[in-house]
Amino acid sequence: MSFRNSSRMAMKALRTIGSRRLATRNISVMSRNIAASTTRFAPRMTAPMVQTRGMRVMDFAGTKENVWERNDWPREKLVDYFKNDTLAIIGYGSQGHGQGLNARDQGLNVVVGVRKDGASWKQAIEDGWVPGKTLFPVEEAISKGTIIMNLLSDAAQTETWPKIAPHITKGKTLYFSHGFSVIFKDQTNIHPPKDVDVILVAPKGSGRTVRTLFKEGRGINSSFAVYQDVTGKAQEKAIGLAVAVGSGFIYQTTFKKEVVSDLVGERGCLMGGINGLFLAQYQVLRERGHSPAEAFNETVEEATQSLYPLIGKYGLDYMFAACSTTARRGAIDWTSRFRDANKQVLNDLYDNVENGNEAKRSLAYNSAPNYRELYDKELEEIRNLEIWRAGETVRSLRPEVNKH
Ligand SMILES: NC(=O)C1=CN([C@@H]2O[C@H](COP(=O)(O)OP(=O)(O)OC[C@H]3O[C@@H](n4cnc5c(N)ncnc54)[C@H](OP(=O)(O)O)[C@@H]3O)[C@@H](O)[C@H]2O)C=CC1
Ligand SMILES: CC(=O)[C@](C)(O)C(=O)O
Ligand SMILES: [Mg+2]
Ligand SMILES: [Mg+2]
Repeated sequence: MSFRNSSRMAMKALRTIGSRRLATRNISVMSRNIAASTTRFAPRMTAPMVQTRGMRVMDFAGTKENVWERNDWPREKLVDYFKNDTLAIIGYGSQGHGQGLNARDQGLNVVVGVRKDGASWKQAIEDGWVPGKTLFPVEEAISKGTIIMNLLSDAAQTETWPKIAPHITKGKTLYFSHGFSVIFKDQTNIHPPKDVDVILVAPKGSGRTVRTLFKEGRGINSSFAVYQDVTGKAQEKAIGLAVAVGSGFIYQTTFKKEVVSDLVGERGCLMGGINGLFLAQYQVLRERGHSPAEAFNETVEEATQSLYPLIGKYGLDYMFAACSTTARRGAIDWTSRFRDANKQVLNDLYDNVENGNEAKRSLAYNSAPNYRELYDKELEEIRNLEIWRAGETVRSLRPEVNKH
């Protein structure tokens, strides 16, 4: 039985059951069935079209794409492939820590480069990097590395490039986790030297998750891209590095496509868009007389704690199947209104990303000497909004928190 069929059958089963309790019980049976059928039929559902060494051509809903997987890079192969390399992680923030620790745990030679005695320097020491051995000021780390992994914030990459560039000498590899610096070079002034491989591995998630998923034996999905290949090995190196930093499956992109999709995604569904939708719904409920507890539960808590995890696990149709017939009818009916309204905003957003406006704004804001204070102030305003203050109370009432 395919997943779709089992899901449809489960929905049908649910429809015939009147009581909420029975329905709930049935959902857990459904979840087990789906899990079982997914496992049992996994090879057919995810059948590779072509199997070449280390690469699979997968059918993504009718479009064929190449993918690479961690399974093809057992640890011995990884260590052997990079045995003559030293990975120099430059910057030890969200991505620097996640990627650096994962590569170190897999047995690769890794050094970290950050400015001495800053917040990152201290954090690196706490994480076991040793000054003078595996932890150095930026330029020294670059001189020790063969693969220079620029994980400074995008604004800091622009600011530090004039000092960094002379150390990126022939034979080294320049690695980014974003297409930003290179694609918006008219603004960043980052012109990679012509005699080095330039590659990108972009984990599609926060650096914190890059680390936690790896520790759980799972993996973040990442994209990779090659901007400049002088050795003929740039692609293979990028894929190996993607595995080294903790990726599970890896898909191919270009620097341009990565940066555009990433900036759209984070401003849209992943962060900005969802923040806007949460706020809009919360405000309407409050303006129309609903209490904060009700407005927050119906907007954020139920989404993050109950419904969205179901989408993550088995897809949207599974989440719909787990909800009432009333909810399903309305949700399907209202989808097109939301889609159409949001498509206009998203097209506007895409234009502003593509024409460099968003990069310009981000560089100007994040290069200001007081950008951390400005950001803290904005975040404080968000934190103080009624919706998030109400959320704090709601979270404090979760039984696992409220143990007295
Ligand atoms: N955050 C994420 O999860 C993701 C990020 N990326 C990309 O990864 C890259 C790294 O981003 P992220 O991990 O968020 O970076 P962070 O903002 O978390 O880290 C910034 C690092 O840069 C250092 N830094 C900042 N300013 C300077 C400066 N002027 N001189 C020297 N060092 C400086 C900081 O050191 P100090 O403590 O000394 O200030 C810190 O180590 C970016 O290209 C980003 O777009 C890609 C996917 C997801
Ligand atoms: C986490 C991630 O991939 C983002 C949202 O694009 C980012 O932090 O830049
Ligand atoms: Mg991003
Ligand atoms: Mg991203």
